[in-house]
Amino acid sequence: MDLFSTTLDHGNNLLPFGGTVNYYGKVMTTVMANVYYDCLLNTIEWRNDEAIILGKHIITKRKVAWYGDLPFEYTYSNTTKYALTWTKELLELKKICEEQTGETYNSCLLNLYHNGDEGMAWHSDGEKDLKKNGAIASLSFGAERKFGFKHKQTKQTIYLVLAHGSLLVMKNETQSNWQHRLPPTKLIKTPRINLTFRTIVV
Ligand SMILES: O=C(O)CCC(=O)C(=O)O
Ligand SMILES: [Fe+2]
Repeated sequence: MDLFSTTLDHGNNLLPFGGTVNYYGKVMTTVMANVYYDCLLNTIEWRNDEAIILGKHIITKRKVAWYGDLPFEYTYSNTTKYALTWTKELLELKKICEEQTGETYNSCLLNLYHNGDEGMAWHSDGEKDLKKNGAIASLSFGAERKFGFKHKQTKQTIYLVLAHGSLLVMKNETQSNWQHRLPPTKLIKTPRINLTFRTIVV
């Protein structure tokens, strides 16, 4: 038996219970990942994210963008955005995610973290306009960063590193039972781009 085969098997669920998270590792060559990274950095309509948290208007350092099949309205943290129409490269990346995961997606939220000072705090992606228990496919480009899961009740945590050109999928009850985060780190000085392909219910 090959002792190493299971570690490369994306069929392996990283969560012990209460959801499914599969890490596929790199789903494209480094050369392809470099091309997409440069292209996304330069062609996406990056905007600083705004939110109203406890009545305070916050503008994040991290930049975001929102694309989809239709100008979907997407509301979170009390702000509403309308999805832009897909670029050629986003459609190519959506296709890669759909082929790898056997699911379909109709929208994509993009995040640009300029360096390790920027991250994302513990949260679940359980917004009401997202398909309940729908798969969320996450592609990462640029700096390799740690990504964590924390169970809402037991507080059990699981960390992994998301590689350049890699795919991670969260599905089933993951968003109901687990939170996830991208911790800030002093060690990273270069940008990371993350794309999460999702299904919005209209
Ligand atoms: O940057 C990441 O890897 C995850 C981003 C995320 O959790 C989100 O956009 O909801
Ligand atoms: Fe998230």
